[in-house]
Amino acid sequence: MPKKIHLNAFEMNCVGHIVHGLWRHPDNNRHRYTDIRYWTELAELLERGKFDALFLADVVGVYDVYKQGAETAIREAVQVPCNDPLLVVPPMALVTKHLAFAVTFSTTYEKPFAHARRMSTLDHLTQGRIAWNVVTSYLPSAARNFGLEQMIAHDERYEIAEEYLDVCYKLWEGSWEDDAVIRDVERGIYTDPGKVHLIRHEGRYFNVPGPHLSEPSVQRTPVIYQAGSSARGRAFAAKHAEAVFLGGGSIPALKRYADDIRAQAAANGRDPAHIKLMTGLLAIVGRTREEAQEKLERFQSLYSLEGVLAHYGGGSGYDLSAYAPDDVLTYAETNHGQTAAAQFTKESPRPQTVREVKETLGTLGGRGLFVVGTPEEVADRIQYWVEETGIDGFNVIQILSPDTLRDFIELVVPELQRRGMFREDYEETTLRERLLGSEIRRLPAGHPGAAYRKQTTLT
Ligand SMILES: Cc1cc2nc3c(=O)[nH]c(=O)nc-3n(C[C@H](O)[C@H](O)[C@H](O)COP(=O)(O)O)c2cc1C
Repeated sequence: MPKKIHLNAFEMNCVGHIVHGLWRHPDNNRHRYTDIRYWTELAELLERGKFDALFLADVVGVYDVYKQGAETAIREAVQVPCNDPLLVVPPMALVTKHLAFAVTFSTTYEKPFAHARRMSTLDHLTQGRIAWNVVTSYLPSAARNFGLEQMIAHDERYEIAEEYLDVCYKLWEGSWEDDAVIRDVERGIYTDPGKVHLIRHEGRYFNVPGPHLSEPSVQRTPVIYQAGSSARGRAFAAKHAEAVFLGGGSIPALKRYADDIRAQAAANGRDPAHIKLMTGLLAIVGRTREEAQEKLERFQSLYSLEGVLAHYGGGSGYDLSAYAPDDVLTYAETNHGQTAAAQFTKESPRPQTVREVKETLGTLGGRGLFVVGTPEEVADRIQYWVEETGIDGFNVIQILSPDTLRDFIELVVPELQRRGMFREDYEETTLRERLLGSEIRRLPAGHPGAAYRKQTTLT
């Protein structure tokens, strides 16, 4: 029996997320992202499709590496305009009962105390259906927006993230005891002060005495996602992540990253099965192969290489407008995203010229797992990729919103269900149980955050 997989819809609170140029397609509704109903309709569609979650990416700066400015990104709507991913969750939670939400938030710029409360608030409002995709950011413009001259060094961003999570774990797990709130009308005691603890965190980057301001939520700690597949990113994932959004794009890279993270997790004393590994999937499905091919040709005709180069420039740090076509692209530590910087350089089986990289980037599906075909053909590739890499699921990328996900749900999900590869219906109630197994509502033993339960001392 093939492995049951997890499916997230991969989205962003913006017009141009990944498939740049397709905002021009008449059937694309992405420009409705500012309408609350756009999000509630998407959530209802995903719940009908029994998806695990809606995964929302985010950045806090503009892509201004390509051609040394933000003009291309702004003209092409490359993740600008872009709104806050956390604020669209409550209305979607209201119209759904099972769909979960993974929101991206960077540990590099905003303080942990306020973020911990935001995530507790969302865990309460969604009744345990929230995850936090921990990123450290990769845009120099983001650093400048938060008062820095330049980006903090890549690995130091992960050092900050380590302490950031420590503070959040102490607030979520070690501040309020489960029975702190008693609402005793007779004695006039809402919460027992002896059961609410300071966390007294004093560290290199943060000093937070506490206590947490939120009472315990269903999961306490939101499910911890992580996206960043550099060596430092994988070490971070092996320690903290319960789910990882792997980059890399090729089967060998995905398999190597997956094996490495699981091995490191075991070395950290964690159960490797408590980390679910996902990657991006771009699927164009038709009722017939001809229909799928027609869609591909139409989409390719609108796909914007300029938009993709602006996106790639921010992610990798490489401004390909500054190279001659026959220059060989070589790996350079850029401080941006090292996964993106490595993809066509040190992860490539052979040296590639800038002309070749541009051809790949300019071809729809050139950067990751990509399939065009009938529902059976798409399901065949999904099954093959899972068997070849050992990953646990996919972040399904939208080309047209919501048509891409509607096609996937109407045509591919039934085929996956028929093969026993995907749930027929929801079973669990919290996202952590859905990913790690029923009864695991809170961080499992072996996770570093679990160590903070009730270890804080009251002054
Ligand atoms: C698949 C994938 C998705 C990512 N999504 C985001 C994102 O939405 N926002 C963000 O700031 N960084 C994102 N990143 C980048 C990293 O999370 C992180 O910000 C930083 O660049 C370190 O990445 P690295 O470990 O690949 O060097 C993503 C990285 C990968 C591999």
